[in-house]
Amino acid sequence: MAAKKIIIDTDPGIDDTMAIFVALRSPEVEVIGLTTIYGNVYTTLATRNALHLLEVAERTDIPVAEGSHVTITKGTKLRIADFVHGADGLGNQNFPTPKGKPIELSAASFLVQQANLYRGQVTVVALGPLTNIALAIQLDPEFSRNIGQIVVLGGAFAVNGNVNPAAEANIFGDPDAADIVFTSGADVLAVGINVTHQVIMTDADREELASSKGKFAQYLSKILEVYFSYHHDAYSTRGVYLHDPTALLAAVNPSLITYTEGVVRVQTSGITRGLTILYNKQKRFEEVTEWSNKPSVKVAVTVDAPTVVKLIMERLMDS
Ligand SMILES: O=c1[nH]cnc2c1ncn2[C@@H]1O[C@H](CO)[C@@H](O)[C@H]1O
Repeated sequence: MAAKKIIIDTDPGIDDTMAIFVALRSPEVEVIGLTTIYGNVYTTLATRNALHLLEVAERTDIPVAEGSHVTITKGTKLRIADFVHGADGLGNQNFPTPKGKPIELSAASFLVQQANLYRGQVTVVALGPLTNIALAIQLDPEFSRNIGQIVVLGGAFAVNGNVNPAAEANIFGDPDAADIVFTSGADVLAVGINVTHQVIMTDADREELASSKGKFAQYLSKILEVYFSYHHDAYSTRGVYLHDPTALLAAVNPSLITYTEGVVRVQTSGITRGLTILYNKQKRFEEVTEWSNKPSVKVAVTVDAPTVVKLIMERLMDS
């Protein structure tokens, strides 16, 4: 079977780095581009890091399209999670400036172009706030039909968020964009932290990475220091959550997760800004609600965590 074409929309980011490297070692998929967004770092740095990571991987044939610097409502007060990933987004390692440049097209235009070129065949794996995807939907009314699937790492379905008790970081980053994507009619699969918090890399796993000869394993075992110490402080755990690579593997191999279907709306204001609420369709409400007559999406419910961790480890060490 031909490899599935994927575009990774990313804000690298330590777990983004893992996801990108795992994708490059997954024969089931062909990475046809990276698009960048703010989140873990500002967009300019996300672009620089994306170019740098492709140079590390010796895959500078893959285009990088720079994404939005502001939210879908033109908001410039962004929440940047440098306290999770380090000031450079990559564990404060002082990496050299990449030689490469992003392509001329914006992320949204690139997404529209590729969805058009390969109708129904492109999967977008969205690892940051959903601004670029919402912009693509606004740019081209056909985008939600042309795109194959949008796998969203985001949301906290019936669990606490990681920004505050209501909101998960990627949805909180641009709740208006997230609501546009969830109600767009595209084939959307949301992998929330209710699922990714089950997928943990332990200290022992990290030591295994460090002792492996794999290029990606070596690179990661260094940058993971900051990510581990953040988790230790914030969650009092000795492991880290593998958010981004889990979402990536859900796109690579859907049988690693189970999901339910329903309508997802996003709270865009107030103290619960960024909250994702799934209507599971078990009750027919008397009144018309904000969930009525909206298209359904898929929301991941369970994950085969041991297999996901095993695949991530194998693919990072085999490099
Ligand atoms: O505590 C946190 N605050 C903000 N962002 C976080 C935190 N933990 C992880 N991430 C980042 O946000 C996504 C998952 O929500 C992941 O991409 C992760 O890198």
